[in-house]
Amino acid sequence: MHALFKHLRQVRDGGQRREYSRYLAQRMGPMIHALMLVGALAYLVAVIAGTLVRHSPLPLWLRLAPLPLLLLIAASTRRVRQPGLLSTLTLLCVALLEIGINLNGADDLHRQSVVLPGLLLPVASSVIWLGRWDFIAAMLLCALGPLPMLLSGNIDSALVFQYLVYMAIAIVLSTVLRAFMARTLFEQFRLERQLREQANTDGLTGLLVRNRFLELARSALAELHRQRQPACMLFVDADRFKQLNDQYGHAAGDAALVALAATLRRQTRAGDLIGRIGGEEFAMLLPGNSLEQGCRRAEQLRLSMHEIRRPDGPLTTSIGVACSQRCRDDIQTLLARADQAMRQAKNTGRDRVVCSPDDC
Ligand SMILES: Nc1nc2c(ncn2[C@@H]2O[C@H](COP(=O)(O)OP(=O)(O)OP(=O)(O)O)[C@@H](O)[C@H]2O)c(=O)[nH]1
Repeated sequence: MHALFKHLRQVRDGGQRREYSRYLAQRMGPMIHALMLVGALAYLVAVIAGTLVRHSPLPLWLRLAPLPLLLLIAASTRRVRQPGLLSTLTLLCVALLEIGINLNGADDLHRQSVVLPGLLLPVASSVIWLGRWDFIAAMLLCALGPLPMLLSGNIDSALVFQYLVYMAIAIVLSTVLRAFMARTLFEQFRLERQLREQANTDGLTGLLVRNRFLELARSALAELHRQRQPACMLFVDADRFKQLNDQYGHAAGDAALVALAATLRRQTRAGDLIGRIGGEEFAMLLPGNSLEQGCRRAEQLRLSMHEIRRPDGPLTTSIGVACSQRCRDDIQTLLARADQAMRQAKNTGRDRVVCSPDDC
């Protein structure tokens, strides 16, 4: 397969495909809107020019009939960014232009007028199709659309043959143009996604960075409050970390942080969020957990941290737990309460869990 078409195989996963479709709709929406307006205006000019140079058996109002619909569709695409709806409207626009080509070519006894507008459409619209199937449907519409006019009346078989050859060339050309456009956009989508992931993920541990964690936790907490569900925040801080760095070097400290993050990850359940809040500080949001459940999970977490071996002994952590059930705290307050509980754990000897009471 030619390199230009290879990207089509890379979007396999359904979630990524949907995300890519939404991205395409966002990016291409304004261009689709502009091209539709150009199409509608070009149609108006073609009808007026045709009226000036020859007599048509069809009344002008009938030949202009597709125009209001074309303008309506063009206007409605201005704000539409749902991929499915955008594709449907774009296909509808092409179908209307094909009807228009038939209405305006009906006066040409030799059906010559089909050649130019009929061949222009696939190439002009080649870059606006969001998906492969939209493109195939559009090309079929473009190829078959002018046939009723071509085949009605006196059929000039040489002209039909000529039309088919030119149309095949136009479709191949638009396939290459579309592949180039789709490949360029896919590369950009991939790069933007990669940059976003890098910006949201901590390079050492692979966990969410503070801002991203707080952003996701804030919306999760708001949703939990709406559903009257509890949530707990765990603030986890590695004990005597400076000592580890000072005695055994930063590499030993880094290794301990990576192991700590892996242990946190192993303890997560569906819906939990983990983030690296600071150097050796981590936070975990446990949706749906009461204070009692949150404290039990924090205790399990503290014990499983002992399995991580530092050069000077087991890794220990101080964990503060704060829950939002009665208090309905916002994310900053909940985190601050968990932090305060963690400080209390530090002050009372480290390697322990302190649960903040859920009273406001
Ligand atoms: N190796 C390594 N060390 C880090 C990283 N981020 C922060 N630190 C270190 O973590 C240490 C935190 O020290 P402190 O805040 O004094 O806390 P502590 O020594 O753990 O003492 P307590 O929290 O009171 O138990 C500092 O020495 C930081 O340099 C990192 O990414 N890698």
